[in-house]
Amino acid sequence: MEGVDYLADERKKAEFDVNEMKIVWAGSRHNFELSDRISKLVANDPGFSKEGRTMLPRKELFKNTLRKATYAWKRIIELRLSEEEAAKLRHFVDEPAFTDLHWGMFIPAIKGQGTDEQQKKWLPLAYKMQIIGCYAQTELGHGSNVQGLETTATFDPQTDEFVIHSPTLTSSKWWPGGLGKVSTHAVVYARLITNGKDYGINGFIVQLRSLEDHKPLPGVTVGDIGLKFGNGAYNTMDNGVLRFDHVRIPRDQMLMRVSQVTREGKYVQSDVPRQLLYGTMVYVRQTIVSDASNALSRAVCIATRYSAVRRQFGSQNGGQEIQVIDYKTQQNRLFPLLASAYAFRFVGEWLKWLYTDVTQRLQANDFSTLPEAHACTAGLKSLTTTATADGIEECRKLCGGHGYLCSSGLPELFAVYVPACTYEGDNTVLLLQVARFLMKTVSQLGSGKKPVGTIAYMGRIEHLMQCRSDVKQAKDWLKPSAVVEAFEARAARMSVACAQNLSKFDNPEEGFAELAADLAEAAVAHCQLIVVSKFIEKLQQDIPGEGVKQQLEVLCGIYYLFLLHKHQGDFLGTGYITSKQASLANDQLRALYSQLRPNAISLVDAFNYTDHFLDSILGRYDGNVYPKLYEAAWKDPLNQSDIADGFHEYIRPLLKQQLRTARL
Ligand SMILES: CCC/C=C/C(=O)SCCNC(=O)CCNC(=O)[C@H](O)C(C)(C)COP(=O)([O-])OP(=O)([O-])OC[C@H]1O[C@@H](n2cnc3c(N)ncnc32)[C@H](O)[C@@H]1OP(=O)([O-])[O-]
Ligand SMILES: Cc1cc2nc3c(=O)[nH]c(=O)nc-3n(C[C@H](O)[C@H](O)[C@H](O)COP(=O)(O)OP(=O)(O)OC[C@H]3O[C@@H](n4cnc5c(N)ncnc54)[C@H](O)[C@@H]3O)c2cc1C
Repeated sequence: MEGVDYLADERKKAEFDVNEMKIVWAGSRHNFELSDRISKLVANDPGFSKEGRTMLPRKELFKNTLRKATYAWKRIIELRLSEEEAAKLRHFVDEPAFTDLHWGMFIPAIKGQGTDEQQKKWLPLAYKMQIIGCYAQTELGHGSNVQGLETTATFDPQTDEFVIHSPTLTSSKWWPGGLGKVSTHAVVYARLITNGKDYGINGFIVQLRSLEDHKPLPGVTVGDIGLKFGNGAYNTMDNGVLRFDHVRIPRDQMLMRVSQVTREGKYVQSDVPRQLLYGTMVYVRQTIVSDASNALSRAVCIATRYSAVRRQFGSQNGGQEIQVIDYKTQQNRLFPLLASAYAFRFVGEWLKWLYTDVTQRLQANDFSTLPEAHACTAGLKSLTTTATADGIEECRKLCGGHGYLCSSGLPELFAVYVPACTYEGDNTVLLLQVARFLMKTVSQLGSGKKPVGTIAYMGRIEHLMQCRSDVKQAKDWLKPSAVVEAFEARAARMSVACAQNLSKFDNPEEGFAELAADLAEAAVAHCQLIVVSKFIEKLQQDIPGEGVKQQLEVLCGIYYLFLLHKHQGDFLGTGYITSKQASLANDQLRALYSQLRPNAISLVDAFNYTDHFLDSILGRYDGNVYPKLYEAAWKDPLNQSDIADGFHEYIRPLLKQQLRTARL
């Protein structure tokens, strides 16, 4: 029945002010109002319909994405949307497109690595989309190892140009989004060679296609790399392949903020660190952490609503069966994911602050916080994307069989999301970067250099190496100080153990390679400590709204106690807690599940997702799942006729043959 809210009883159970929680989730009243307005604008515009998207063949799918992206741009201009509003609109259109890379990487690369003059020349064109750009770094042969890239940019002093060339098959650019079929320009990363010397990787702005007829320019070979994982999903994106055959660009198209080449061909390194060449990746990794909370909250919203609608077993005296959300096993799988969505939201907010802070410092030539910013963005990108990808798949399983239908929204969400574990840095490679930072910090302890920021706890290493948990009863695990110390002691002890093992090797690099798995685990422990600490810090702020803070405390408790339970081996093995204390943590976790249960639906309502954005029958706001699933099945192209195409060629002869055999 239309208009009935099947989840109304669940909503009545809420013990907190959902509207106030919506503001906490959005980050501010301004953000809430912005998201609310733009998401409804997109949902109510038929031009942004998602109908039938997963059924389209690649060519049509891609053309449809081009149509939507162009229509979005038209609406942005017509409605005179600000940059912030336009970004929200693209977010709620919810379809990976070339525009993601144009706005998300091409423009930030020019902003971060171009001189003022270069920015003045290129940014206005890019802002008006008079040129469309992508970020061409990865090659067929190398992605993680950026220093191993092979494309060359050789300076020709006679003509004052760089010659961009792909010397081998493996030097072909491979993967850049927006490159395959759309981009007119790219920021290309290539080895800078001048006066016969190789100065390593630098960025260059290279035009790829004609602005008139869109044909590849002479010397440029470019195309799409082919179909990717899942139906629809990331196939709306034209990830591309690109080869250069001695393509010439003017010298001033080398991005020259970090280093320059003079008219005479002299290489000049400015006083900014070379690592700023990697700045665009740091920026994007930071945005990926916030995106993780978007994707996970979406999956959790679907799984939570459906778990309240779905009933199995336990009917007594003809009464209703049990809602699957009431099974403790369902809660133990679902509620930590709900808590993680909130945890990633808050750590994402904090990381955005950290990134803004480091950017301001860099402008003032203060590079001191860059290593920490790199470690935090790399580590948290790795941690949150791994947990989110696994979490979306868990949500699919939490929805039983129906979760496997595309109409649940979960298969497509998963297929679009999983490459986040790989792009912007493979998650293991990034954890090893964090481990390097940790080992460096441990090796400097006692040198007089005081660890600060997220690594400040290492300054209390003597205490953290010998302290023991003083938890005596389950509710002691609700004390923030008890929890933070537990996570600090575990992280510090794992790092120190790695450092001690490393010191047994004559060659530190050999040691690092041999101990890489332990080092990655130490990095995870450090990153989990950051997420837990930032959640606890959030709770120390003034949070208005009846019951809102209490719900967040429950979520925070579930987040850290679930981690403590999952990684019990670390906490016990490093000797900080006893098995009795581990068991008390588990008792407290179960108690928190019971406290969360009546609020579960309202906690996912606080995400404020429209049905258009969720695009899931199982996650519908009104919970009207079964009639809509039934209705959707009949829309499948296979159901356009009672008799299947192919019946006469294949099924009928088979049946006839069986009839003949039966008669024999
Ligand atoms: C929407 C989807 C779009 C997707 C787009 C993409 O995927 S685009 C493609 C995305 N592609 C990828 O993400 C590729 C992933 N690969 C990489 O980012 C790099 O190759 C690497 C970091 C793994 C190694 O780097 P390396 O070979 O240069 O060697 P090294 O380890 O020896 O480090 C040397 C020093 O630099 C430091 N440092 C390093 N990075 C940063 C940084 N960002 N900032 C600041 N600092 C940084 C590091 O800590 C060390 O400091 P120390 O100890 O000397 O004080
Ligand atoms: C959907 C998608 C979009 C992308 N968009 C872009 C884009 O717009 N622009 C762009 O330039 N690139 C893009 N990329 C490329 C992406 O950044 C790389 O694929 C990524 O950095 C991983 O590098 P790789 O493919 O070389 O993996 P590899 O490094 O080859 O990884 C293979 C395996 O080796 C392991 N491994 C590698 N090195 C080490 C090590 N040192 N220690 C331990 N284990 C190691 C990894 O953990 C992994 O398990 C995109 C990729 C995808 C999937």
